[in-house]
Amino acid sequence: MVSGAAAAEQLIEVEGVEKVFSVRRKAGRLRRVRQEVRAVDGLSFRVPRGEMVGYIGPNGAGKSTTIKMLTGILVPSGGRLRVAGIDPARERTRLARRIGVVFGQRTTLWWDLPLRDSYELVRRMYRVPDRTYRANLERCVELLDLGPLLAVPVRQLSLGQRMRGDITAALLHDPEVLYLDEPTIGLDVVSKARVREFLREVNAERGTTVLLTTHDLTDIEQLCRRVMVIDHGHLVYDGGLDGLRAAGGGERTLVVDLARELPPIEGVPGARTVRVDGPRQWLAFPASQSAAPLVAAVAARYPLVDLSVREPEIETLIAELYAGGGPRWDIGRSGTTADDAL
Ligand SMILES: Nc1ncnc2c1ncn2[C@@H]1O[C@H](COP(=O)(O)OP(=O)(O)OP(=O)(O)O)[C@@H](O)[C@H]1O
Repeated sequence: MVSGAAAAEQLIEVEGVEKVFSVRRKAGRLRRVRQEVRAVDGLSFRVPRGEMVGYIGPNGAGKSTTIKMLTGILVPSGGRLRVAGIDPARERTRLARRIGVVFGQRTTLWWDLPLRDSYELVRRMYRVPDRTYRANLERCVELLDLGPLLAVPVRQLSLGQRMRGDITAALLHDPEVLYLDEPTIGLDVVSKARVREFLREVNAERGTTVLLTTHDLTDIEQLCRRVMVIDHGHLVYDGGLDGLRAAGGGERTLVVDLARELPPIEGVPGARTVRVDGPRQWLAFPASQSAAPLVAAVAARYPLVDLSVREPEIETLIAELYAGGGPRWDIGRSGTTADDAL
């Protein structure tokens, strides 16, 4: 991760971006009416060079539409977009040399060709200098254990192998920005771990800026210091995972081991006992509150042997958020930066 002065350079800039689709919907037996779908609605965020950001949201929230606008495939209906200083819709080809894209659900490789030949085509398409190509391919082959697969046609690869192949193809031309759309979808635990480890390495070694869309929150927890949550086309959260926990109003749990079995602990201000199992008891308290006074209150009146504090599950918070957890989630449409929230 790049820090200090370099971090100030904003590689992705999205300001008040909108995307409206015009669709024809059935209205009655024969009649069709035109309707507007606001897929992205006043979206604003910035991503500094070298950052790895999670971009999550429920189905239909506008994630893919955002990525398509950032690659230049779709033209925004309003607002301003810049990636590495380039307007994607105006200079799509020039931008293509600076970005890499991986879609978990489909491959960009040639189905009938061995991986090696696909890479050769990528090299020619992007006119990658020989030395860069060889160095990048070697590094990816080593880190992703692709050596034995280079001669295998893409159609014969497993999903995990194909994904490793796709990620390599996206990195051969040294992109500054990598968009990953569900890179671990359908992968087994070992393949997921390998892909995540690889992405961490790439981000650390090359300072590649990564925008990661996923439904697997473990990807986010293991890779991203910052997460942006989009719903109905605009950001409802932008910040660190810790901030998400606090903003979610979720509860933390104080788990205490007492010297012996006792009735549920009572009279601890701000906490309530939610479970008792033998000498162990669980007390829920607001995530925004410090655990220290609770511990002191329990220790003063009960024979305390051990304790731990559990953070709310990120899945629970996100589910709450997607279900329309209320206005406390809404940070407005300008978004905060990761540094504000961390
Ligand atoms: N080409 C299109 N024409 C009309 N409507 C579209 C088009 N593409 C997307 N939409 C609509 O825009 C909204 C946002 O879709 P988008 O694919 O960006 O969501 P998403 O967050 O990527 O969802 P998912 O997690 O399911 O992939 C949805 O209501 C979708 O139906």
